[in-house]
Amino acid sequence: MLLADKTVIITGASRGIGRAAARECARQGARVVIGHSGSGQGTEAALSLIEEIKAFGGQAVEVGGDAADPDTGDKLVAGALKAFGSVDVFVNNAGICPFHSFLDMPREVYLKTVNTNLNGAYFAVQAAANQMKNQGKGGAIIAVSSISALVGGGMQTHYTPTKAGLHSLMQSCAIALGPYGIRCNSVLPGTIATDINKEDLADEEKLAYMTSRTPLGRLGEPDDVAGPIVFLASDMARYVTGASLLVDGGLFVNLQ
Ligand SMILES: NC(=O)C1=CN([C@@H]2O[C@H](COP(=O)(O)OP(=O)(O)OC[C@H]3O[C@@H](n4cnc5c(N)ncnc54)[C@H](O)[C@@H]3O)[C@@H](O)[C@H]2O)C=CC1
Ligand SMILES: C[C@H](O)[C@@H]1OC(=O)[C@H](O)[C@@H]1O
Repeated sequence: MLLADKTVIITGASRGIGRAAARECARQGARVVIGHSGSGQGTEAALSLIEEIKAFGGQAVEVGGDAADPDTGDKLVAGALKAFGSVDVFVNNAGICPFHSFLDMPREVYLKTVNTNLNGAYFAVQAAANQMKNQGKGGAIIAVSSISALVGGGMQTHYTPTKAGLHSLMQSCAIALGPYGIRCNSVLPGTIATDINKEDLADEEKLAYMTSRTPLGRLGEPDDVAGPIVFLASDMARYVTGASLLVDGGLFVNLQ
């Protein structure tokens, strides 16, 4: 098992990519802290995931908290320490992408997106890193960034800078935290069918277009991203830091 004896915190783990990653980390032997929004729906989904994980003999607990709140990272670390006594891996996954045009972007949509996807993440990464430093045995931090860190989207002008920001945060943190043996990497998913783009991809033309642009011939599923996250979290990636791994079925390189 790739993550035996490791405690992994994953934000936004109640559904989508985060849920698949949490399940796979638990299958690989990790003790998992399921971060979720703290809403009724988030709590319910997190509890059902704990049941799923327990059913195959894994260990998991849940901690609710708004990803945009700079204190949520401390809450997640405290939850991990209370339940499992350590933090070895932190996966920053929670995010939103309310599609909207640029010229009339409401300030509150822009600010909510940046606070949820990037500002809260900064302080959560900082909280996890301080705990790993105090433990003195290194660790791994993974940001779920996006192909959108590298390319634009006309309806994503508020979103793509947050993904570029996370990608850049991991690069800088790789330098800042390397001396403590803490590795920092990002995964860059392409288009993965989840709730975040359900409405956008309900447009059949858009769905067909995105599928046709993907050399592997299909959109991604949350489980497609879970494996790369486990790899970066594991000691198999012990000399990998400051890297970013595209998980996009070849979408990025498909110019023509
Ligand atoms: N689905 C896709 O095509 C892609 C997704 N991503 C990124 O993957 C990450 C996960 O998204 P998906 O699983 O696709 O979507 P999703 O909508 O299924 O999951 C998002 C998760 O973030 C949580 N979340 C949202 N706002 C929150 C808040 N304020 N506080 C706490 N939790 C909050 C949600 O509860 C949910 O668990 C996001 O960061 C997204 O930007 C990146 C590239 C492509
Ligand atoms: C939500 C989008 O469908 C998805 O999110 C990303 O980060 C990719 O750019 C996709 O467009």
